[in-house]
Amino acid sequence: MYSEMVDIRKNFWDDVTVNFEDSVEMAESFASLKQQAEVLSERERTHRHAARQLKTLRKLKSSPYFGRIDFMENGETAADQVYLGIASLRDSADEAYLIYDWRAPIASLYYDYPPGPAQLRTPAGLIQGELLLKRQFVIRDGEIVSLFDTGVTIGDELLQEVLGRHSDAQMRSIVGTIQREQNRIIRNERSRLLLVQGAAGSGKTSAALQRVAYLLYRFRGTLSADQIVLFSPNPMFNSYVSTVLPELGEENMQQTTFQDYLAARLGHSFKLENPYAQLEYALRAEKEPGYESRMAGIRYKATTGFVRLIDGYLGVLASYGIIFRDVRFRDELLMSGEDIRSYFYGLDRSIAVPNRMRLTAEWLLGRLKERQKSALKEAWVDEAVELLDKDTYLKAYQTLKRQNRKLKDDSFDDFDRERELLGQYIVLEAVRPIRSRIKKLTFVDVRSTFLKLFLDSEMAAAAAAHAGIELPEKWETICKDTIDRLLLKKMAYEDATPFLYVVERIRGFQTNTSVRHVIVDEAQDYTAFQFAYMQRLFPFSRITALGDLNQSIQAHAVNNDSDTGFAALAALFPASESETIVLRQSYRSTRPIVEFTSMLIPGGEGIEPFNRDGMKPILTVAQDRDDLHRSIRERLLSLAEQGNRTIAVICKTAAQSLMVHEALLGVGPIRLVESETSTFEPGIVVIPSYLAKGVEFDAVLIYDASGSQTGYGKESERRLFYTVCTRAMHELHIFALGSAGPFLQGPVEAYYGTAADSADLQPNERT
Ligand SMILES: Nc1ncnc2c1ncn2[C@@H]1O[C@H](COP(=O)(O)OP(=O)(O)OP(=O)(O)O)[C@@H](O)[C@H]1O
Repeated sequence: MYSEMVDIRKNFWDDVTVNFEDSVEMAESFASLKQQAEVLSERERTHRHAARQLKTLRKLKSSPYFGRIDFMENGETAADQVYLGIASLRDSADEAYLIYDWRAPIASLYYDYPPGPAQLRTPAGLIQGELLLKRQFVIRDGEIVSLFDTGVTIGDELLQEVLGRHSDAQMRSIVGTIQREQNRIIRNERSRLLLVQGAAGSGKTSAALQRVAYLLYRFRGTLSADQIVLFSPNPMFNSYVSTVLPELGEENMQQTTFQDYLAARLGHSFKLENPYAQLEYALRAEKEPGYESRMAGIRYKATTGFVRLIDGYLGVLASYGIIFRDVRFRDELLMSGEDIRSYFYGLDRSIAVPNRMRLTAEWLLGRLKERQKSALKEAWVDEAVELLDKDTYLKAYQTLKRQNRKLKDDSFDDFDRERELLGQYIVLEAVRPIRSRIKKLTFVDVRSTFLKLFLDSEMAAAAAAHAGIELPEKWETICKDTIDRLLLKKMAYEDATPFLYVVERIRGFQTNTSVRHVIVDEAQDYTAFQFAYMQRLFPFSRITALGDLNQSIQAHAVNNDSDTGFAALAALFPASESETIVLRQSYRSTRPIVEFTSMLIPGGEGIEPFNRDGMKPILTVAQDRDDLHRSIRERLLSLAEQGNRTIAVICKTAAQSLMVHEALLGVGPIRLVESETSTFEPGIVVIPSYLAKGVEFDAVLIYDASGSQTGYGKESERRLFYTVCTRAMHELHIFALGSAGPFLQGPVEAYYGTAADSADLQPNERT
C-alpha cells in the first residue's frame, strides 16, 4: 500500500493530461488533476489507517490484554470468558473475538461491577447474569508480570502499583484501572452538558481523555478527531496530555487555549492581555493605584449579572444606540454615520440585528455602485489614466478582459474606448477596498458601541432596566477603569470575551458547525461570559466541562464563587439535557499528602484519599533567603538522587520563578517554565503556581509558604496554595521564609512534619 502511494506520488503527472489551450481543454485538465488527487488522498487515508492499525497490533503483541471477566448470563450453563485490551482482536480462522476493545459494550461489566450479580444494557435489551471472575493482568513484552483477582474495589493492587510509580513526564492512559464513577463520565452519551466536579487528582483529565477515545470508537464513521476540541489551560498542558490518545491508537483531537481562540478572533486591532498577565496583576499589583477598581471590574465582569447586563444592552441596541462610522469615497463623504444609523433603525425591528446589518451593507453597496458610475466622468479619473505606467496598463487590460467578456481583443485600438475602459479600471480599483470594508461591516463602530455602555450612564441604566437588574455598587469605578484602557486600545482579559460577544451579536456569529464535542478542562477558571460565548460558537456541540471549585485561582474567582462560570454553564442548558458527576476519590497523591491538602480547604473532609502510603509533607522554615536557597538546593539533589523523575519548585508568580531559577542554576539543568512554554519534559523545573495546574510531579517543593506578600497569606490565596500542594504525587516539601503562613497553622499542623523530623521519615520504596 505504501509503495502504491509512493508510486502515485512519483508518477502523478504522467497520468494527468494537462492542456490549457482553450476552456474545454482546461476543464478536462482540471477534472483529470482532481481525479488523480482524489485517488492519491484515498490511498494516503488507507495507508494512515493501516499504519495506525499496525501500531496497535504491535502494542497488543507486547501487552495483549489487561483484564478478564467471566460472565454467566441468566439461563445459560457456561460462562463467557471475555478478555479486554486496548483494541479488539479476532481469530483469523473463525472471526471470534479473542480480545475485546475496552470500549466495547461488554467491557462496561468490567468497570461497573464487582464479582456477583451484574447487568448489561444492549440495543437488544437488558442482559442479566453473574460476574464469576474479575481478573487484572500486567503484561509486558508478551509476559505476564502479575495478575490479581479483584474483589469489591476494582484494581486496588494494580492501582497501588500504577500510582506508586515515578512519572514518565507525559500523562498515561488509565484504561486498565478506570473506576466506576470515571466510567460514567467516559461513556456518557445522553447529556448535552456533562459537568464534572472532582477533587484535585480525582482523574478528571484522565476521564476526559479516555472519553474522547471512547467517543471516537463508539461513533467511528461519523465522528472524527477534528470534530472534537479540547480547551486546555496552557500550551504546556497540551504537551502533557498529548500522548494519551495515540497510546490508545487514536488521533489527537484539536487542542487549543481559550486565549488563542480570543486572539484569533480579535485580530490585530487590540493588544490582548493574557490570563496569566491578569493573574500576575491580581497577585502582585496590590499597591498600584487603581488596583481595587480593576479587581472589582474583573470580578463583576465574570458574573452572570454582567452577561445579563450585556444581553440587556444588546436588547436596547436593537432599538437605538449602535454607533456607525461615515463611509467615505476618496476624500468625500459617501454616507454619513448618521444617515447609516437612520437607515438601519428605519428597517423593520422584527428583523434580527445581524440581518439588518446585512441589509444595510447591501444598501450601502448599491449607493457605492451609483457613485462608481458617476465617478467615470470625473477629472481625477482622466488624470489617473494619463499617469498609468506600462505595467499597470497591462494589468488593467487583463483585469478588464477577465471582468468584461464583451471586451474584444482590439477594443484598446480605439482611443475613446480605451480611455473609457481604463477609466472603469481606475474607478474599480478606487472602489474595491471600500466595497470590501462594507462587506465586512466595518461601518459599525463596534468599539465605540461597546464603550458607550461604560461612558453613557443613561445607556447603562437602560440596559439594566431592559435586563431587569440593578447596576453593581461599584459601577462608576468599573466604568472609569474600563474606559481608560479601551481608549488606549488595550484589551484587558476580562473585557475580551464580552467585547467579542457584543461584536458577534451585532455583526452575526461566525459559528463553527462541524465541532460535535467541546471538552473544557479546568472549567472552574472560565467566566459566565466565556461559557455563554462558547455555547454560541459551537452551536451543534455537546460540552464536557471538568473542574474543581477548590482550585479556582483566576483573578475573578477570588472570594467569589456562586455566581461565576461553573454555575452559569449549568444554567445555559435545560436540566433535562445536563448531568453532573462528582468525583471525591483522589488518586494522584499519597494518603498523607491528601490528608494534609484536605485540611487546607473548607469541605476538604469530603475528599477520599486512595490508600497509598508515603511520608507526611515536610515544612522547612528558613531564616533568610540564602538559607532558603541552600535548603532547596540540598533537597533537590537528594530528591533527584532518590530517583524522582519530575520535580517542581513551584513559585507564586512568574517574577519569583525567574529569580529562583537564577538562584538555583548551580544545581544542574533546571528548566524555567513560562506561559509560552509548550513542552512538558522530565527533570527539575521552576514553575509559577498558575502554570502548574492540571499537571503533576513526583516531588513538589513549595518555594515560600510564609504569610508575606511573596508567600500565601491572604484568604484569597488559599485555593492557590491548595492547588500547588496538590500537584505532588509522592513527596511534598514546603519551604517558608521567616515563618510558616496562616494556612499552615492550627489543626493542620498534625498533618505535616518539620525538617527536623524528616531524617526519621524515609520515603517509601517505589517501583
Ligand atoms: N482510574 C485510574 N487509574 C490509574 N490512575 C488514575 C486513575 N484515575 C486517576 N489516575 C491518576 O491520577 C492522577 C491524577 O489524574 P488527573 O490529572 O486526571 O486528575 P484531575 O482530576 O484532572 O486533577 P487536577 O484537578 O488536580 O488537575 C494521574 O496521574 C492519573 O493517571
